[in-house]
Amino acid sequence: MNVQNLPDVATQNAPCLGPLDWVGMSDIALPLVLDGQRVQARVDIGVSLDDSGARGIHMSRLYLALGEELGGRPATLPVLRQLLQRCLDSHEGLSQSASLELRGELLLQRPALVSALSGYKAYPFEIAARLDPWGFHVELQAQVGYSSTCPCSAALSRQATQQAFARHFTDPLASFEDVHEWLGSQAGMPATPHSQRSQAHLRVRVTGEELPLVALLDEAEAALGTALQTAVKRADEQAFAIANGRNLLFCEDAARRLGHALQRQPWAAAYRLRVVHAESLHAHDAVATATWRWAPGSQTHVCDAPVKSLHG
Ligand SMILES: Nc1nc2c(ncn2[C@@H]2O[C@H](COP(=O)(O)OP(=O)(O)OP(=O)(O)O)[C@@H](O)[C@H]2O)c(=O)[nH]1
Repeated sequence: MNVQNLPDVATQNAPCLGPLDWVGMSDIALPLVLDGQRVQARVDIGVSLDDSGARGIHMSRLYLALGEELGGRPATLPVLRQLLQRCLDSHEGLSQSASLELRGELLLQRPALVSALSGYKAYPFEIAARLDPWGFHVELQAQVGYSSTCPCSAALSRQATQQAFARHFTDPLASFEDVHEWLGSQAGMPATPHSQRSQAHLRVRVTGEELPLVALLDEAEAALGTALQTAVKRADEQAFAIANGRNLLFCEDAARRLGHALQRQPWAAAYRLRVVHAESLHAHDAVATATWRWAPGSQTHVCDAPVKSLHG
């Protein structure tokens, strides 16, 4: 049958009028390339339906644009912008804004702390991009897992060691060998500080050409100092214990470290972060959140607009 003979409901008048904020497709499977790696992503893509009387958008145009512009290709900011521009061009007169969300997991090979081993870690990420009359906006989200050792518990544990030492060594002239041996025994560490597997949830509005997902993950792990490990031998485990001892972290410390690290990045225009320490002392979590240049209630993400003038 000739395509001209097919009824096209989308071009008909809507039986019930009104503009719609977003119309599109959700959970489209799409391979793409991020930081040189192939990633299986899921995508939501859509446009606003600003023409109150139009029955529907043209979903096939968005679907085809997505595959042709982004499928199997490096996801850079210019590519995302071009894709969204194509969505708007194909909905001229109907839509003023186009947006997409990409979700997936990036697998990164991470070396052990000491040994020559390595393994893979999965980092969940989300990319949100939007093109509207106010500009082009891109937001990157990622999660980083790390270990947090409680500084309060560490101080109390050190005090317990001092008290045990004072009880054990009543002779002020105790020998180096005796003290050394005692420190290496279980009695020499009567208390251990509690630590917990923790999560940093990072949302960053990004500028520039590239999507700095690996840079974001690397900066966050470096700032925290106690990223979750992959392959671990005893030498690596001891190095991890030392790293935890050197990086005692309340949730407040973790949030501030991450904030300071992100503010130094040329690609970070604004951020919102949340750290969650799944306490082993309590049955509840310790949580800290922080924002920087993040307009309250804003859902969009500044990319090429002047950040300072919009967000102060
Ligand atoms: N707008 C809209 N389309 C839907 C929906 N659910 C499924 N579709 C289908 O999406 C398909 C593609 O729509 P269009 O892009 O308008 O397809 P088309 O008319 O062949 O393409 P164009 O000629 O480019 O407009 C149609 O077969 C619709 O039935 C929906 O809820 N809304």
